[in-house]
Amino acid sequence: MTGTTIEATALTKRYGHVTAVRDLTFSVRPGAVTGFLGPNGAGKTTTLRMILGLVTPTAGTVTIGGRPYRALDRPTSVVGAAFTPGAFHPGHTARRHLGVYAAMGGYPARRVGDLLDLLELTGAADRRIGTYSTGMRQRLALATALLGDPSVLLLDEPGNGLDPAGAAWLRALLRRLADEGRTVLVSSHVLGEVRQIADDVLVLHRGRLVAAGPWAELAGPLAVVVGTPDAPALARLLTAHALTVTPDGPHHLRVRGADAARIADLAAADGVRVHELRTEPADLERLFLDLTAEEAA
Ligand SMILES: Nc1ncnc2c1ncn2[C@@H]1O[C@H](COP(=O)(O)OP(=O)(O)OP(=O)(O)O)[C@@H](O)[C@H]1O
Repeated sequence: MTGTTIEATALTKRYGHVTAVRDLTFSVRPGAVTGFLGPNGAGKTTTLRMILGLVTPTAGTVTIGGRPYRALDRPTSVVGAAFTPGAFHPGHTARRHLGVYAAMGGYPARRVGDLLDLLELTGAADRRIGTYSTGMRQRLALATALLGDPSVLLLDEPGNGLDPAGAAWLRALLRRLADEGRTVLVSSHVLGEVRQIADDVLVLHRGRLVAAGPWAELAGPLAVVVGTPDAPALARLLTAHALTVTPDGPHHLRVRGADAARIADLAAADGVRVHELRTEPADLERLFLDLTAEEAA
C-alpha cells in the first residue's frame, strides 16, 4: 500500500465568536497510528470533519495525499471514517448495512463477509443493529470505514464504550492496519488510551496545537535520579559536563542529558561516590496536564 499523508496548513474554523480550531499546521504520516488527543471541546471532531470535507475551514487547508477530500476521485477508497456510532438504521442487520454501503461504493459483495470476519461480527451479522452493544456498533462503524480498503483511517473516539478486552482487541487491529502502511488517525480525550495505541501524537487544547510528534520526543529526555553522599560535588561535576542537574533532596540529583552509564562513568573518573542510579519513566500524565493547563490569567 502506498502511503498517504494528511497535511493541514494554518487550518482555522470559527463558529460566530467561537474559534473551534485555530491555525493548525500538522502532518500525519502513513504506517503509524497517530493519536489526536485533547480534552472535550478542544476541536478534535471539528478538525476530523474538516479533513473529510464535512466542515468548510474559515481559513487554511487540509489535504489527503496532496488533494482536498472533495477533489479525491473515489474518496471512500482513500479515506475511511468512523464517527460516533449510532448513525445506523436500527432495524437493519450488520450484513444488510454493509451490503448497502458496499453497493453504494461499488465494492464487491464479498467484501461484506470478509469485513464481518475481520471485525468478528459474523456471529451477529444477521441480528438487528438495534440489539447491538456499543462495542459491536464501534466494530460495525470500523467495518463500514474499511469497505473501500482505504489507505487513511479517521476514527473519532473509537475506544468509547469498549471494555478492556475490546480495547486491547482494537489496539491490535489498529496496529495491524498501520503496519500495512495505512495512515491511522485516532481521536481520544483519554491519555492512557492514546498512550497504548499511538506512535505519534497531536495534542489540541482550546483549538490550538500544543504538541506534535513521536511520544518519545514529546516526553523529552529521560531523567536519571542519582543517589550520592557527595551531592554538591557531583552536581558541580555533571554541570561542568553540560548536563542539567536539579537537586532532589539532600542526597539525590535528577539529571538530564546523559544515560545512567555515562553518569556513573563521569562520577567514577572523578572519584565521586554513587550509591544509586535510577532512570525515571517519562511522566506522560504530567506532560499532558502541563500541555492542557489553563493559560494563566
Ligand atoms: N456546529 C457548531 N456550531 C457552533 N460551535 C461548535 C460547532 N461545532 C463545534 N463547536 C464548538 O467548537 C469547539 C470544539 O468542538 P469539537 O467538537 O471539535 O471538540 P472535540 O475536541 O471534538 O470535543 P468532544 O470530544 O467533546 O467532541 C467547542 O467549543 C464546540 O462547542
